[in-house]
Amino acid sequence: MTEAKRSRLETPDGAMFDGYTLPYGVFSTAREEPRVGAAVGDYVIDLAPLAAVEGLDGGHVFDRPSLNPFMSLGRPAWQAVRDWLLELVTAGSPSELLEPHLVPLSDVELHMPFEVADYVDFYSSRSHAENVGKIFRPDSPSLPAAWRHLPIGYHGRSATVVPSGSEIVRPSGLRRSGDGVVFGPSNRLDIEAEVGFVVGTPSERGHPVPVDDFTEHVFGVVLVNDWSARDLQAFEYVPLGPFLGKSFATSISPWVVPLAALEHARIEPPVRDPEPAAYLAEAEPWGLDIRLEVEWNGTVVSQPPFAEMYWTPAQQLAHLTVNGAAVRTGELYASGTVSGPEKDERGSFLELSWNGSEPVVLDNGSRRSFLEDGDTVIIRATAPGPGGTRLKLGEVSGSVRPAGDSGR
Ligand SMILES: O=C(O)/C=C/C(=O)CC(=O)CC(=O)O
Ligand SMILES: [Ca+2]
Ligand SMILES: [Mg+2]
Repeated sequence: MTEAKRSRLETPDGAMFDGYTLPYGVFSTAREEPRVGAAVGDYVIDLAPLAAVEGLDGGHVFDRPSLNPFMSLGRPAWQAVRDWLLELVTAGSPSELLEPHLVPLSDVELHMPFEVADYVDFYSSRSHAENVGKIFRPDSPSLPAAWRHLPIGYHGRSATVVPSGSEIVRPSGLRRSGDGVVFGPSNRLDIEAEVGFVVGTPSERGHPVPVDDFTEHVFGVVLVNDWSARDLQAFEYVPLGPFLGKSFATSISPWVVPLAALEHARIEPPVRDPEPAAYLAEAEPWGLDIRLEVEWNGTVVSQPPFAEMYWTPAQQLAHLTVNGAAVRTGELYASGTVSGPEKDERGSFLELSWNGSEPVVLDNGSRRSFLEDGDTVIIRATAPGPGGTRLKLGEVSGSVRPAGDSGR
């Protein structure tokens, strides 16, 4: 990989994106319908008209309200478009070409970037699994028996994956209260800071995706907040797993960072013991040095390290399909809550407040264990880029509305 040339566009420190990440999203303006764009600096590149002017092969896929048609074209097409864009935004290109197609980010509305075909959530942070094990199952071993043999996960709900900025209505349901069971608004509403992987190229039923074919299938990465109602979850989920306690909302960042932009973030994952089964053995492992940050009402409360994840996204995809299950364009699979071994690296408030026994103190002096109505959470992330730079991977935010408030 050649070092990125210096971006010709202004990408000041405060800018949303540099000229290398080049994430894709779906945007609209007051005058025009939702369509695909790429972000650079504080601008969106309106790809459909630019591709038309340039006579780019397959450019019609950008004139759509979803990334799915582009993502279904496969890796050679993703790479060709990325190379074309990198060339356009770096020094040496005639600016007359690009400039008519730059729309200020402040003038656009961002939408769901892709249609979510299926949603899977893994559980691949050892610190997270051990913490929640200690909190919820103090009398059992902190790691489940299968945990070090395979990436444990569950199938979630694609219909309620929502874009950043969507308000989160506090869910209601049944939970334990004293010796009884009551129906009402959750009073243990929580977040989970995760990284999501978006499938572009589908697979066929009966044909597992080999662990080293990860880059043929996965298009890119989003940041995920897997909102969780801990009281509803704790009551309902034995033995089949999360159901209503998590299916009410999962927020994702609006910009999908292409996997190719994360090349410089690759690292060895932690040592695995026992050695993984053959179908999970990667030739060149996909550990990623992504650093997350969780902000609660303006206070940064945690910096979860993705580098600590025990199972990689390549292993997760191989595992998800090893029984012959198929993936479709638009499948989203999330890493699982990212928590590191340190207290200020925990990716959920359940862990940060140790189930309410050690409240978190925010900068304004307020104390929190779980989310209160009106609270806002923003998850951001960065990753190593070319030449010692750090790439911003965007953010996912959400605010909590009272139970029963539809916001309409
Ligand atoms: O260990 C448990 O009982 C529960 C775990 C979770 O709620 C976490 C989950 O959704 C998977 C993850 O994000 O790691
Ligand atoms: Ca989760
Ligand atoms: Mg969820």
